[in-house]
Amino acid sequence: MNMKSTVDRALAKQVGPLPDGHPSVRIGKIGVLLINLGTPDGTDFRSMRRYLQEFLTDSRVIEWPKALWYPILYGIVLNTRPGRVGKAYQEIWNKDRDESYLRTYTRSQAEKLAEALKANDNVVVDWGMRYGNPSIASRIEALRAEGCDRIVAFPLYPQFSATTTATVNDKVFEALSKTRFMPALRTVPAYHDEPVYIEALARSIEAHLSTLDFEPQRVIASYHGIPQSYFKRGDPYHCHCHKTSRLLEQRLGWDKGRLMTCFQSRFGPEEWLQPYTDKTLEALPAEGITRVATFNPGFVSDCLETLEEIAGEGAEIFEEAGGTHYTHIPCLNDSPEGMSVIETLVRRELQGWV
Ligand SMILES: C=CC1=C(C)c2cc3[nH]c(cc4nc(cc5[nH]c(cc1n2)c(C)c5CCC(=O)O)C(CCC(=O)O)=C4C)c(C)c3C=C
Ligand SMILES: [Fe+2]
Ligand SMILES: [Fe+2]
Repeated sequence: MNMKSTVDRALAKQVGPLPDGHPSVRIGKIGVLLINLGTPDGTDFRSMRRYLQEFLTDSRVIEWPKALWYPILYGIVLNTRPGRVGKAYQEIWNKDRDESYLRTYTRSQAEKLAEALKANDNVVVDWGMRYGNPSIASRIEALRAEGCDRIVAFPLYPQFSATTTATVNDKVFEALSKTRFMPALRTVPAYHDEPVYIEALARSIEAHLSTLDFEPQRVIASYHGIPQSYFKRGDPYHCHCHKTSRLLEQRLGWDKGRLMTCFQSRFGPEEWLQPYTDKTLEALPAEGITRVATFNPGFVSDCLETLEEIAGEGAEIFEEAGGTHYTHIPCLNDSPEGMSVIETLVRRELQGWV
């Protein structure tokens, strides 16, 4: 059955046959939009600059007054950072698809979710990015064009932060503000303490550790940081991260202290959430901790910050400081455990709609 006939039939059921000259109205479908942070279209200077400009002019991400920030951004950051970070992206680029793994995994998550939900033939699954492509606005427009009059928007961040979840939702609302026939909207809340998420993390950690020929003395849960000042002004991110770690430690049944919570990816001169992952990795060998595992519970998919910074640089820092054994546990990505989290949360938000 083609999509158009489904939509037209749904419409005919509601309003009867359309009179001549009536504009086409498409209704009767439900859209599910998975949204991650974003990624540059390429690793060249121009692509990197475009991406970083969109990212770093987001006032949810950089809260400094524009009069102070923009001269620094346009005078220094956007002239120097694109080249340097572009080289880092090259190291972790998915050469088979000529794109970053964040984009590869997000697409795959949407495809697998669509397969899991295929019994509901009025549900359309799509994916988009907060920065870069495919943009949230373009995907909302596509869902409307397919006849979606209800949309579930899913910011792919387990822990809430204004710098991530809120800015994704802002963009969704902004895109809807431009539609005349506005769909009903549900946004999937942060899920830092959802049993299905804790269970998925625990299983992926246990599976990875069981493949090792050494036993890590410490396992570091490394979350992306935010500036300390955002936390002090009420961003719940810090508490969400610590709750995830606490529930995970309980589920794993580990002694207190084996699982450590740290924060990575500082940007700019401000103090960020601590302890810092890099400083921790540097300090541990002097305390007799020479075997560690790291993982990134706050990242739904592997990306620059997990592959280059933690799997790559993290190992170098630790080994240079005297560490002997280092392993990085991949993100949940599109694994069966990762998909069980996404599917469970989406099915919950779809209740009453399907
Ligand atoms: C002040 C700046 C930043 C804040 C606050 C911030 C919060 C934050 N970010 C993520 C997730 C990701 N960030 C990624 C890359 C990235 N982050 C920043 C800056 C801030 N992030 C920059 C400038 C960049 C780009 C790379 C760089 O220039 O260093 C990514 C990776 C994207 C990819 O394509 O691989 C992710 C994912 C979270 C979860 C978060 C707050 C909770
Ligand atoms: Fe970031
Ligand atoms: Fe807290």
